Amino acid sequence: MIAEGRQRAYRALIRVERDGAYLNVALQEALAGSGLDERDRALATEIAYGALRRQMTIDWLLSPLLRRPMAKLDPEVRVILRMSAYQMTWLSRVPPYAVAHDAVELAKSHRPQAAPFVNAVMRRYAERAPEWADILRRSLARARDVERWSVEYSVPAWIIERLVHDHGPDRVIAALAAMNEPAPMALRVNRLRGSRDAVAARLASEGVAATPAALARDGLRIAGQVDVTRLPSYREGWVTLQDEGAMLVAPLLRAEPGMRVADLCAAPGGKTTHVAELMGDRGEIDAYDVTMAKVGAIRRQAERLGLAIVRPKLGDGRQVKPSAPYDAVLVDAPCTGLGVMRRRPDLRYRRRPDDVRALAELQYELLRHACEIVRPGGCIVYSTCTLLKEENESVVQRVASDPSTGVRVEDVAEDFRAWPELSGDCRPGLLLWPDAYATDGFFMARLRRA
Ligand SMILES: C[S@@+](CC[C@H](N)C(=O)[O-])C[C@H]1O[C@@H](n2cnc3c(N)ncnc32)[C@H](O)[C@@H]1O
Repeated sequence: MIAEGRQRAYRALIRVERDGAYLNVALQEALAGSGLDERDRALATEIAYGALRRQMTIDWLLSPLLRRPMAKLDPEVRVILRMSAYQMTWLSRVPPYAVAHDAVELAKSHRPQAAPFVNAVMRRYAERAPEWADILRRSLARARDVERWSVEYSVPAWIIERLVHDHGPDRVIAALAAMNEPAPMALRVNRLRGSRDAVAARLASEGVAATPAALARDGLRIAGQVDVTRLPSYREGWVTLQDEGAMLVAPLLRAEPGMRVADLCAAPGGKTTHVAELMGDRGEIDAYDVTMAKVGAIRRQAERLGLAIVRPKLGDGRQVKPSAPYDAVLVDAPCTGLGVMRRRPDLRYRRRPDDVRALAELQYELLRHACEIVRPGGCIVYSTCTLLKEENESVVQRVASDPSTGVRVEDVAEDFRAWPELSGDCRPGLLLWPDAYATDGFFMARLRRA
């Protein structure tokens, strides 16, 4: 019998490989109603995320054992080989014979004619698995740096080239290494329900150990992987699942009770609801997004958290025409997502170089429009979860250097003064590196209208 965790990981990965599904959605579907215990859920999650994070490295290690290029194999066979190679190389607690056995059984179920081939490849791979790092080092000794890093960190070369151009190799390599590790879980406390200590105590009574987060005032860290959505404290709106880096964005807006606020890119509502909590649920927040389904997601989050001031709206953030100017506007812009590779390991393979310019243009238009709908003296926060200057500093500078926008960039170093390592990196906004505090990578800047 195939271990249940591996079956579910296969189901998610084949949806990504064959149908272009997003991993987070595919895995959620594969695990839904499965009745798996926490251990099997954790195994399925680790295999599915790990195999995608290391995909380019795995393909490179497997290639000498194949007579045809990986791309020419059936998708079912590709997925089985990759997930099995991942376990043999990176999950040392799983015995290789158990992995090989399940690989063959999976092949028998999904591509029976390929079972002998899968068996032969995985048995040969098992011999190489413990030495993968040496094999890689020896074989790539003469390769260009970018080519070597691309195989080692499993990131397309064009992305590494762009990042190294912007930030230099040392900074980027540290970030790439961190983003190939599993992402820690963090929860945001809904202060309207209770203090951080009170919420941690409630979580403890539900069997979940939570400790205060390093950076975010409202954050809690959780050890291991927990299906939080099953907890009463989640269902009753005491906590929200959110990366700790993302929790730093809403406080930058300095929204106060009674203010009129707009969030121009709001779905699924993580930051909108945080702003509403910080405003004590007093005032109004217009929360825009571009598809009806996504607007529904904002509504569900606000309802779960018991927030009355959030008004989810369908609309293009570049064209919003409010009846009166806003006191504050948040632009949490769509981006290449290169700072969240840990949580979205499939993104790096989907992105194309042209995406960067197209997104930078959209980001510019959104931020420019935000300047038009904020009142004089009002503030705008611009944030992304990418590490590329073209989508971050350049967008902010392009808007701020145009006198017709009437905005200037504010120094946010003061907002981060408790963490000297961060406040040195705050011009014209904070770039939060994923390796610094084990958060996702984020950029955030504040502008103010004269
Ligand atoms: C980074 S996500 C926002 C995440 C959200 N702020 C949160 O914290 O949960 C960017 C969002 O922008 C939306 N979007 C893309 N183009 C848009 C546009 N022209 N106007 C408004 N929203 C847009 C996407 O649908 C996506 O939901």
